[in-house]
Amino acid sequence: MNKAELVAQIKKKESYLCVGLDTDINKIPAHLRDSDDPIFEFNKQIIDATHQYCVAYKPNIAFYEALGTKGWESLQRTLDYIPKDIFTIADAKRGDIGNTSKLYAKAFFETMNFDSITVAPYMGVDSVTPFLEFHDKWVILLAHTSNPGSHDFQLIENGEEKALYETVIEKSRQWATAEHLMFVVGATQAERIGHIRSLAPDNFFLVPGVGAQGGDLEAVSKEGMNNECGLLVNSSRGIIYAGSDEDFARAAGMAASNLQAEMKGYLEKYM
Ligand SMILES: O=C(O)c1cc(=O)[nH]c(=O)n1[C@@H]1O[C@H](COP(=O)(O)O)[C@@H](O)[C@H]1O
Repeated sequence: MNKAELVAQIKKKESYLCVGLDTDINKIPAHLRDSDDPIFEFNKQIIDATHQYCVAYKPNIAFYEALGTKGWESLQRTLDYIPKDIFTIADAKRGDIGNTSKLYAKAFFETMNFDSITVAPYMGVDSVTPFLEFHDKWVILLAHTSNPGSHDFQLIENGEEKALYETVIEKSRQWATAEHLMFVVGATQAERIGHIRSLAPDNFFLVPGVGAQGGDLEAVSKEGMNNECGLLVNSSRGIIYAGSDEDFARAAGMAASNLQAEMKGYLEKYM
């Protein structure tokens, strides 16, 4: 999916919601555990209940690869089930020397056909560019993450008083246009998101950390939105575990619908 198509979906659905499919076998309702593929069964019902409210799905690969070959099969079935007009993110946080990154890119873009992948910038240009060589695919580069440890390295300043996350954004913007490059900016970093927007005016930001991690959706939307919206705001646990019994999918649908309604208001106010 290209940028114009993504923006069109955001406008059509009045939503910039990304539903995180962080499906934990130990957290899914008991009645699903005896089915052939409990992870897929759970995801299928979550997708059925939420697809009208979101523009992206982000399976976090850890939850699938932890289950071995069966987990990879559940992931592929999930990906195949996601409606084609919804943007897909492989949250894999990859990045390695060039020839290895090339095969990570092939795994997620060709073998699995995701639209995008999260990539760690630490190893530099040759670890990121192999992902950028795929037509109509996206790199979502970790810039300023949502977790407490984000302060350990990302805020370290170089000689020019630039924090590492600022250097990551400025440098990587020379490697690709905003048609292929997004940045991860944690919702818990709301006080810096306006500044980050000034560094990357036309790039989309993937913003995880609302819901379970306590990020403020209005602050993120107010400071981070550009005239194309420019945001995909992710919630995983807050949606998929909104309920825990046989009614789980309806509860997830309601949680997604509430976020979409809030987002509609912010699109009207801040875009
Ligand atoms: O790349 C990510 O998606 C990501 C980056 C980040 O800075 N913080 C962050 O929480 N994430 C992911 O976003 C999801 C957040 O999940 P919840 O806190 O349950 O909404 C998880 O899959 C995390 O791995």
